Amino acid sequence: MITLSGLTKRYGTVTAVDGLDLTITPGRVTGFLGPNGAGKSTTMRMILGLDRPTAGQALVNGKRYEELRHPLREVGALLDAKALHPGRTARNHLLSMARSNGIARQRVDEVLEAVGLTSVAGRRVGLFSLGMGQRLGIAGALLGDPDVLIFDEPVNGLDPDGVRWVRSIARSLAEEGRTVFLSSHLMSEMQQTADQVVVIGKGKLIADTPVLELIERSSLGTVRVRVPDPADRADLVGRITAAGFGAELTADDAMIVRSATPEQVGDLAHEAGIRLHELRLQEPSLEEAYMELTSDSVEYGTARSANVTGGWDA
Ligand SMILES: Nc1ncnc2c1ncn2[C@@H]1O[C@H](COP(=O)(O)OP(=O)(O)OP(=O)(O)O)[C@@H](O)[C@H]1O
Repeated sequence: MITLSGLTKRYGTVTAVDGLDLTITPGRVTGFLGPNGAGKSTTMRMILGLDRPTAGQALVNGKRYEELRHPLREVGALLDAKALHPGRTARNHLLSMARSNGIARQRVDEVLEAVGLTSVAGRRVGLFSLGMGQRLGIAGALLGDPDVLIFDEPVNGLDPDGVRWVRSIARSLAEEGRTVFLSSHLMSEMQQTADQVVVIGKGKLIADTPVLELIERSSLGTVRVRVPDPADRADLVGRITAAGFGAELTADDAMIVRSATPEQVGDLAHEAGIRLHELRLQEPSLEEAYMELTSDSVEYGTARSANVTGGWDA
């Protein structure tokens, strides 16, 4: 369990993390999302005792990181997979971590096996590919068999196989009852991996909600309607527009209706005796729901997002 209360970090005049109150619970994967510069890495660094909060606190299993007797046995982290001693072999890298935390040698071989690096354990990590480096970073996080795992951008730069591997390991760690907290910019990946998402913007909490709820709550859902008869189609568009909804024709014989429910569209069609071949609610993706949620919080946006959201303060 990770508990943040009033967690705040200021760098001079920049408030990187601004009064975060949050509990990250065991048994599920919690995704950590937010635009660039939102404060995700700073939050993770404070949980891991690498940055000192300006105010508030971050606790792992009820204790500050500095108070943990054997930190690696309570919390494992993957922060920067490239921050490795290039001249060391993978096995020696893990052995030195194990030694400093009173962890048995045999565990090193177990985690090498778990991440699929046994055959290259004697190779220098300076020669490792990005994917191998990420696997080694995850092996280091697993070394102390901790209850809490923190992965900052674990799939960054990985190929689809590597991404799938990280997903399956995150899911199985959560299924074992561990707390898994991971950040990623890959929304489609997050949608498949996380149960819960925490969204921050400009250091502040924007949402802490189950992934499915975030998607369902979004106002971006659309209704797809297929009308076989062209005259009926034009008629229905008129009726939908008159009722105050937005309708857009697609390349096939369908239309996409915004801000209406399938029931409302079905009733409008029924009143006019219009035959439908399809009437379906299309949920937005996590990415669309996320973009809607954070449109006011992006530090560096594009002109397009400025138009869509009606302006943001950069
Ligand atoms: N050591 C530092 N000194 C000064 N400012 C910092 C420092 N570390 C982070 N910041 C600032 O704090 C804010 C939050 O940065 P942080 O790296 O935590 O964001 P992030 O959400 O992890 O971003 P990204 O998604 O781009 O990795 C940014 O405005 C950043 O410039």
